Amino acid sequence: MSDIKVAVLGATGRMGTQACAAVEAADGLRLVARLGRGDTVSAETLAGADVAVDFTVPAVTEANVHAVLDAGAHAVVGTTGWDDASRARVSAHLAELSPGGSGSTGALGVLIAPNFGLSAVLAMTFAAKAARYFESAEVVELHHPNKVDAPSGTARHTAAAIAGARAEAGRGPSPDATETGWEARGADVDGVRVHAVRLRGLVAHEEILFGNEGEQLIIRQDSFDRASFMPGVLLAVRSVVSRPGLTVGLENVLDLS
Ligand SMILES: NC(=O)C1=CN([C@@H]2O[C@H](COP(=O)(O)OP(=O)(O)OC[C@H]3O[C@@H](n4cnc5c(N)ncnc54)[C@H](O)[C@@H]3O)[C@@H](O)[C@H]2O)C=CC1
Ligand SMILES: O=C(O)C1=N[C@H](C(=O)O)C[C@H](O)C1
Repeated sequence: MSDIKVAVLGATGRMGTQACAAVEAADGLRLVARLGRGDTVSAETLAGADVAVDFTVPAVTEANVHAVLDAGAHAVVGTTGWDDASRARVSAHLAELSPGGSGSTGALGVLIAPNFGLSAVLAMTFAAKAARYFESAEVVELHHPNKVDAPSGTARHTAAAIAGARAEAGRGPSPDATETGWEARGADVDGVRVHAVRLRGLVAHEEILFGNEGEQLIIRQDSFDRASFMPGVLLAVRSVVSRPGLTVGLENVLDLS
């Protein structure tokens, strides 16, 4: 079988640098393009890539994905900043390119993963399972101080999954008597409070707290090094070529959903 040709967008960034090195060291993958700020994304600059991996910034990631699809390549996206509307536009674009349906031969795939770390993917999965059993749920994400967005994409994905599980179980809002000082209670993501810490020395960490009368469950994951994301990135690249349509979350590839 021939190598999967890979382009990396945001190639000189913290994640892009590691992704390039991981692709170069991986069996069956071949790095064919490194794109950075100021480079146009086109069939020409992607240099025949089968898959483009995006680790750029929230402001440009959606446009990059549309350009990648127009160039005829699959996309693996780690960049944050996605919402229902941007995901729907990508789904519509995929449907336009493959009107025969998601099973069409050669149909393109886009895999957006808020977090490629196994510990984070498992933490989110466990949190979604636990959510229905607890009265209270809050999320704390902790990151390096160079991160430009808050709360993290991982925390948003976690909170949305918790909110979905609570709604399905018929649970109302977490009890909270706050009357003043709402600014100290974190962001509201689908009714779940999310707190963002930025601290020198940290990389990427998340704690999910659940409470009932007289008991507490804390699920915590830590990425101490960006190397922790690379097995997930490589898995996503290998998977997306045979996964037409839009997939959100590595848990789907790991069969954890
Ligand atoms: N899904 C996951 O597992 C992970 C996701 N991330 C996310 O990945 C993204 C990148 O994170 P880092 O590498 O830490 O950031 P970074 O700031 O180190 O790298 C971003 C790169 O994008 C480039 N860039 C900026 N504007 C661009 C444009 N218009 N076109 C092309 N490239 C452009 C920058 O020059 C820079 O090289 C963030 O959204 C972050 O939250 C980070 C770690 C893990
Ligand atoms: O910016 C980061 O560093 C990270 N971003 C992603 C996020 O926002 O969830 C993934 C991980 O937390 C690291």
